[in-house]
Amino acid sequence: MIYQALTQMPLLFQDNRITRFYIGGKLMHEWRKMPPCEDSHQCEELLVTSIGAISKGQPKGYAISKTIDQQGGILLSDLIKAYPNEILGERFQKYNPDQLTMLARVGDTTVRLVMQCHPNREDAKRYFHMPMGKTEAWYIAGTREVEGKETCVYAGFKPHVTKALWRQLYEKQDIDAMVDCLHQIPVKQGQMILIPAGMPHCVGPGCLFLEYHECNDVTIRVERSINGMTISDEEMFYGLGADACFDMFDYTTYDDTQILERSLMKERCLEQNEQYTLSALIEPEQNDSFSVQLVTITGEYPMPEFDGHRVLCAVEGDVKLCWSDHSIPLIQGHAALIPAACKGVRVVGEGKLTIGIPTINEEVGK
Ligand SMILES: O=P(O)(O)OC[C@H]1O[C@@H](O)[C@@H](O)[C@@H](O)[C@@H]1O
Repeated sequence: MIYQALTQMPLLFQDNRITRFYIGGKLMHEWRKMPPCEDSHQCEELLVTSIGAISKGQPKGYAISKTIDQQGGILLSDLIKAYPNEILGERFQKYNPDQLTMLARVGDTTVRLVMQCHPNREDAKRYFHMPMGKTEAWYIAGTREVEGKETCVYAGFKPHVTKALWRQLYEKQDIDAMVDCLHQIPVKQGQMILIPAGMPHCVGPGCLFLEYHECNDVTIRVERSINGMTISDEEMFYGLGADACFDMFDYTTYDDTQILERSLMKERCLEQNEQYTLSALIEPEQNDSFSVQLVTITGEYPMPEFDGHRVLCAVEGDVKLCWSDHSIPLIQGHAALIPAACKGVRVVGEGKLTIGIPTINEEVGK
């Protein structure tokens, strides 16, 4: 039996670690205040997801979030099925039925990730029969020095790149030349990078990244091997073949200034008082999928009303989530889902919190 009461409280989730082609995890453990660990391929944590991960050898629905034991140890997908409007919000239930519109995860890497892109909505529908594409955004929650290199991410094609060149370099697996097709963007802790669906990208070594993204987990990969691992055709192209997958890249090119304007977000203060400072990291008009806010709390932050779900992450310090006469701690590096039916949440303590707010794009489905 699933209790309706769960729809009226902030939901916390059990640890949910998955394996990736990149290597890291040590910094993520420190950040999440978990027992120390060595870097390995167990380097990505799904914080809040109703779809789980696509992972070789794993069934559909693998790694869907489960509420903490204190909140019943229930699969988020089951909870949504039982109370779709209460968890998602009515408008969001109509928009992306039975699924969250916005998800969150965190990755920690000592190496460059595989060069990749994710489908936009049109391609997600056409090729995968999935309703949403995958625009994503990374909040750099921490960095570490790797072999003296500057911490960076790679995103967007440089002016010299064409579809023909990208494909040719892929056929030759000329990885250095492929990396040189992308802009290298130096990043620091606290910055936010937006990667619209279709844009080529990969996170660079030394980043601990909190990722907000649309409800999709398809990654088109264009490297046949990395970090001593072979990437199968299935893991690159999902049985679609290279032609269709190369069509999913967005071949817009950017000069050095344009890529920063498109992808490196500028924090803008929205509200400031003695208790908190609220700023926008991604504004609603900067993409049609979600916005992200950052709140620095020195007392209490009362969350405004919203008719949908929101995803919070404590990026610096531990805070307390309070509602009616209850409260629950939110530890640094952990996330919470605020269901649509959960009203009057106050965040109390000293720390920084990101707030992911999904957007409804009216054009979708027309
Ligand atoms: O290609 P691997 O190593 O599996 O990394 C895939 C990861 O890439 C990142 O850029 C994000 O898109 C993550 O959501 C994704 O899980």
